Amino acid sequence: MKPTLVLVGRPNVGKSTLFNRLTRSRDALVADIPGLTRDRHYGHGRIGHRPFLAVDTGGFEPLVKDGIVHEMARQAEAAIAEADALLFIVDGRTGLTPQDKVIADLLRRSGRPLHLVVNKAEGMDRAVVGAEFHELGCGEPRVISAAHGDGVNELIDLVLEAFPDEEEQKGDQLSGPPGIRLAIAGRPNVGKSTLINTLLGEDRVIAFDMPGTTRDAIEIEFEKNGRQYTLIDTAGLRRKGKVFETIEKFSVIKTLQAIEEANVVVLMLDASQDISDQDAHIAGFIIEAGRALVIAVNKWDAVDAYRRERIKIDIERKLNFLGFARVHYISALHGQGIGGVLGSVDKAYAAAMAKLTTPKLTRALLAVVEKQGPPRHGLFRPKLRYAHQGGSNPPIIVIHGNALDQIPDSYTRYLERSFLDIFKLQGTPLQIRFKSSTNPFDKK
Ligand SMILES: Nc1nc2c(ncn2[C@@H]2O[C@H](COP(=O)(O)OP(=O)(O)OP(=O)(O)O)[C@@H](O)[C@H]2O)c(=O)[nH]1
Ligand SMILES: Nc1nc2c(ncn2[C@@H]2O[C@H](COP(=O)(O)OP(=O)(O)OP(=O)(O)O)[C@@H](O)[C@H]2O)c(=O)[nH]1
Repeated sequence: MKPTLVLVGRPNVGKSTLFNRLTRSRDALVADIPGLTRDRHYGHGRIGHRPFLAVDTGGFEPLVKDGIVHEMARQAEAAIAEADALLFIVDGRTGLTPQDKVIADLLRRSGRPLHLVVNKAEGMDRAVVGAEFHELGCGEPRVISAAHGDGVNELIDLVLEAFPDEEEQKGDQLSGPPGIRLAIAGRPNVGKSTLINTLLGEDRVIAFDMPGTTRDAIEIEFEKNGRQYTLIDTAGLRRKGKVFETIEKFSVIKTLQAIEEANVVVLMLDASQDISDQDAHIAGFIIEAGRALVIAVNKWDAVDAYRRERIKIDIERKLNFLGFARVHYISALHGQGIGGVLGSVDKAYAAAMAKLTTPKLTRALLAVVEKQGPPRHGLFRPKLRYAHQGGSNPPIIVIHGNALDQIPDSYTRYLERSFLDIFKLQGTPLQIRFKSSTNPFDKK
């Protein structure tokens, strides 16, 4: 599982600056997807080979007892409880403040792994800046400049040392239960629990693993139509007699983690409500994670023809970047449309895991370029020579050639669409990566 790093600190210490720096590499991958709105508080990061999730808790003022600031503090506390590691940010220029001490107490009591980060220290002596913060009792102060990047990679390397790296994690997944790993994501009250109970009803459950620690995701294996699935929980399911119920409130972090762990995500929307920012943000996480996707518009039984038309238009308008996913209109309550959703889950999984050979990919590439070549850039026209598969879930297509760094995003999107179309991959996004060979004539 990707570790979740939660940034905490009083206002203005540089949390957003650090968050932006940590998540920028991933932003580049998805920045140009039209219509995608980002949640500025949750993001993907990667340092070297080590991926993680980053959470910015916003200005944390634990002493305020009501109003919006209090609500933010409450959300920050939820994030703290779910963190794999806490980065407690303080301001090296302002120095130690009474509020830092209050926050330090709270963080120490959480029992989560804690790292003290002294920010804004560019051009300053690390030992001198860090010295006064020892008093907080949060371990060795790590001195950085979020704005300039000084010490940031070292800090994250150190924080991530405690977690297994990607290769070990892959090994873990292979030894896990067989079948499609499925997550059901959606904002509160869309009907996730109802769908889960409909899916898991009638004793189809093979195994229900209670987690060993609070950090482990709950996984439920079940079987339907002779196929095996593993449901990855997003909100703390508990079995009560024959039905499952959620024991926790909606948790963005749990949702993110479940999306990461899944092969295919079912995004649930509520037909009786307009598409909200929260829907769009969850959709954004799914895209960022590169997961295969099926959309289930729930409560179809409860809405009239006018609403039905309206929600279709709303999806088209606000979630148009999910155009690759099949949409099903269902009633989780009455068990209608569920078979169709699972059928699309199977297809999306097959598409996400498709094996594409180099000759087939290269033939497809050349045909696509023949139909429409990349635009000329200055003296150069990028030359696309051959393609091979660089990964799956999502399929990654690596294209080799010359001057490929000059290819505009619009052309990359054209290539993506064309490959999805040619190989009939429905339900998965696809990533294109370019590898330019160095020109042997350059050195002469
Ligand atoms: N000199 C210096 N300034 C920084 C650094 N990091 C952030 N800042 C500045 O500090 C101010 C606050 O930064 P933010 O990232 O917005 O701080 P924050 O903790 O997210 O603030 P809230 O959103 O209010 O909680 C901005 O003016 C930043 O430019 C740094 O490494 N060095
Ligand atoms: N009419 C109708 N109501 C539904 C349907 N599915 C769920 N509901 C109702 O919607 C409400 C919320 O359903 P839940 O399954 O608890 O929603 P949830 O997404 O799990 O919500 P959280 O537990 O808050 O995350 C309940 O009152 C359900 O009875 C449906 O298909 N049709």
